[in-house]
Amino acid sequence: MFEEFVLAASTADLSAEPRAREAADAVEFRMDLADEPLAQLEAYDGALPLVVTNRAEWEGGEAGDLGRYDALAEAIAHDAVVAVDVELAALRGNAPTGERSHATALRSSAREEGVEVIASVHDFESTPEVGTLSDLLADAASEGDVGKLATTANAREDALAMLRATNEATAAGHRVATMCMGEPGRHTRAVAPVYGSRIGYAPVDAADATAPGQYPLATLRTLVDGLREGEKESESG
Ligand SMILES: O=C1C[C@@](O)(C(=O)O)C[C@@H](O)[C@@H]1O
Repeated sequence: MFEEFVLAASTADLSAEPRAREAADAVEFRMDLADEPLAQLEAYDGALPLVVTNRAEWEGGEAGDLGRYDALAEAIAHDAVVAVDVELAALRGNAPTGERSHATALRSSAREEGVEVIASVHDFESTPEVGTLSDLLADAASEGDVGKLATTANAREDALAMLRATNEATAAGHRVATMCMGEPGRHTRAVAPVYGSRIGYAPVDAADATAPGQYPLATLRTLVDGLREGEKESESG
């Protein structure tokens, strides 16, 4: 799935999927923000494949307890689900509540189901220096099929650090997805794919952003495709 850039439309409401079809390659279903997420999955008959996320409270989401793993285990059995997001801290046993055995068991089940694992890291305060970003990306990419890193940019330099780390990780052969949250890093959402980022996120409905600084879905599609078109032209000529 992530050989090429994937634009994921984030939503807590799967009935919004038809509105995402034109611009998105996939839907990120934010189970932690959803009403009756398993019933929604049961009823889903949309065209776009699903990435399921059940973000823990300790990582900025709303899923409060270990039951989130049971819900994810049920979710990945659905045919439409092609990838599951699991926090790197959980896979590494660094989560405040432990969780390592739950997270690694979920990863094994995902692999048995042919569902890819996105190992994710979020920093809602700041962006560490580039060496730390590179280490986080290498760790995340080694724990998942894709290593995802979203940090908060407080200055343009933070965005540069993220782009540099993305470039280095990609050159080192890691499959990564990167973006900065917050206004000073907003453009990384459009530019990081040029440096190898495999996933972008944008809300189906602009009013329901799932992170600070997200572009509207159609805007991100246009920006990413526009930049990458230029890339292909320069490669061929
Ligand atoms: O991890 C991510 C990335 C994200 O935080 C963003 O910055 O776009 C949005 C989340 O929905 C998703 O799970």
